[in-house]
Amino acid sequence: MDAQHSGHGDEGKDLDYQPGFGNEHSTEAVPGALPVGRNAPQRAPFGLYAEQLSGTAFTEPRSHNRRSWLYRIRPSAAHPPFHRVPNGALRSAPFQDVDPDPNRLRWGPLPLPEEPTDFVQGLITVGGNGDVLRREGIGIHWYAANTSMQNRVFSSADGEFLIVPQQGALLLRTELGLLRAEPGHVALLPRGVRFRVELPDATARGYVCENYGRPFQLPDLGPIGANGLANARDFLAPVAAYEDRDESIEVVNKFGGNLWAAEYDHSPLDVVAWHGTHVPYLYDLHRFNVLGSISYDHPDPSIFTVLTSPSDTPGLAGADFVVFAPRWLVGEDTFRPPYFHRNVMSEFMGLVEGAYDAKAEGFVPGGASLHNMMSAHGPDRTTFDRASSAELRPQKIDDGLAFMFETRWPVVPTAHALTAGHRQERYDAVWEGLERNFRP
Ligand SMILES: O=C(O)Cc1cc(O)ccc1O
Ligand SMILES: [Fe+2]
Repeated sequence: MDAQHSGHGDEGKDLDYQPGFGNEHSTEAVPGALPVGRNAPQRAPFGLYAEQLSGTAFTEPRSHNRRSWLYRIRPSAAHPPFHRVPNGALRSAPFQDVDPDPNRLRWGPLPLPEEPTDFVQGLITVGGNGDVLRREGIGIHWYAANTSMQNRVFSSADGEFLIVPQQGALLLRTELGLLRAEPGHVALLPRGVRFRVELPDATARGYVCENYGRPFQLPDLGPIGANGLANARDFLAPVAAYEDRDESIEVVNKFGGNLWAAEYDHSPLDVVAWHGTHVPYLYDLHRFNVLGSISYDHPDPSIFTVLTSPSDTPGLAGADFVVFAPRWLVGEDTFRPPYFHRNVMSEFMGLVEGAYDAKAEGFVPGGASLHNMMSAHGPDRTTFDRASSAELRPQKIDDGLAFMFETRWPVVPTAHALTAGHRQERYDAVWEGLERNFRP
């Protein structure tokens, strides 16, 4: 695979980035390729084509508006028809395979493929909610891959891809440049942006939240103040990098819940310069500024929100991305792990590494759990017993990185997820044997 024209190594270990979530970024791989003072000069520099990519309606408020101007070797419009190709195990909302399921579900790690499988072929949908054609809701996917995408590029018109690598790095060659996402990072690929996933390591596994709704943004901080949680400057956008390749490339487009493909005679990753706000980001979850209680009680996990996709109802997210990162617990006279609860929001959780403080065993790296709307859950029996009698010294939780996709509507699983061999059939047992301790 040719390196893109950007002057860095092929595995992307020392890539250049531009910092700042929501910035009006601008970048050119060839000096002078970005028009100055206007978006669409009569002739763009060097014979490039100017093209706007809009991720929000033209008229959305300036604070939410997302669009980028791309200066490319060929306009995206120059392509042959798309035709349907098999969806593999990729599914989209509305999810109607099976009845919505109130049971608590948990899975061990997704097995790695034995046959050659690239990122797109390796996508397996767990479930989701909403309606892809109304741009509401989410699809939750796992991926497991062992080969780079070859002469193949992907994009989703249905939603943005929030990718959470769990094993193996991903080199993401996007229209707007390169990102290298390692386990512990997340990558956010906006709706419609084309990308190719290459694997610097032998295998890659992780999770995807495909957000059909309003683009993820940083949460407001309210009384927290002007700083904290995920800081805007820690989000990294790529610098322009382009491929100048006149050869057959399959462009796969997820549209309306199905995969469509067209054979291009050139690489569509041919953007030489761009500016704008509809851009991919890389974020290192270890940079998250974890806040918590320094007096008593376990705060709700909304204080761990990295990114939120708002709905039309203030305070109600279509989807939140929440991280449980290393932190100190100091609460006095407090049951410190996550409490028992039932929640109107639905909670899908995954584990990048280590352990999670609500579960003594069974919730393992690469695995997942789904606690749907109003399903009772919380610490398992071992955790409850341990934390109820633990000595409450300051304690560092530093052996894990867990995350949650929390969403406003129940997550309806796919038949594939329910019948998967790595589903743990006896998950309910972790709450068995919680003693009756009532002694009035
Ligand atoms: O269920 C979970 O483990 C996620 C979670 C964590 C927490 O600290 C409080 C509530 C909650 O849903
Ligand atoms: Fe929960």
